[in-house]
Amino acid sequence: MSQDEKQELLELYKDLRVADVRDGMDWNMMHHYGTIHHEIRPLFRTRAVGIAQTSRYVPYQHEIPKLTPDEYTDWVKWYYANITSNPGMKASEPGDFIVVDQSGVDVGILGSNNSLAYYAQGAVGFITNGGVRDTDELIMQKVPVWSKFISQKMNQGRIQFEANDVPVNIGGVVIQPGDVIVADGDGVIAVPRKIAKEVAQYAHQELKADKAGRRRIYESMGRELDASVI
Ligand SMILES: O=C([O-])CC(=O)C(=O)O
Ligand SMILES: [Mg+2]
Repeated sequence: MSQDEKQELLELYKDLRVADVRDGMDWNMMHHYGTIHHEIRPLFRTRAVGIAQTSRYVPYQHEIPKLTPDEYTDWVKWYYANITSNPGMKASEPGDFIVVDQSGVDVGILGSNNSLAYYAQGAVGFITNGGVRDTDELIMQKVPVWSKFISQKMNQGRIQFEANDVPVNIGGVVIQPGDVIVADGDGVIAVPRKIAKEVAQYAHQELKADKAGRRRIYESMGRELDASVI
């Protein structure tokens, strides 16, 4: 996808809540698509809107050699260079949402180091159907991550890289590279790129109606208006 096309989609979705996007999908008769299972949760309350960049990992199926700690240090280097690699191996671009299918393996494939490196390149958010680690630092660094669980474990001997830019199953939803991902405290929703404009149109219709309705209630309460009703 060209950067122009990406920016156009991001602009359309930047103010929409997950709930609005859900409504926009319903208005396009997509009731049974898009909503990622509610067990995939944000590490802390935040929101992110981006374009899916996908990668898939599968369980490591081979023997782990018996090594001394020093030999193990070298083996881990070899492992990270050859068997696993950071999610979305190629450089991420501004607006990318890093989407990782780790086949449910109990490892913290995303940590405070690799996710910060992608964040520095412009990635806006991260989602995995597995684990995340270094969570205290991730919260402190304000890197937006949605995951199924927290895991203490490193990749080596447990998981191997399979492919980038492939369809992946995240929480029961097939995410294709290039889909629009919207995530907030309500969870995550994926919008197929080919209907993204139509979905945004009706999501905005619902957001507008909701703002007007809540604004009337604010006014009747004498409550100070905030950005959510203006
Ligand atoms: O090293 C890893 O695979 C994950 C991790 O802890 C980090 O990036 O901080
Ligand atoms: Mg780490």
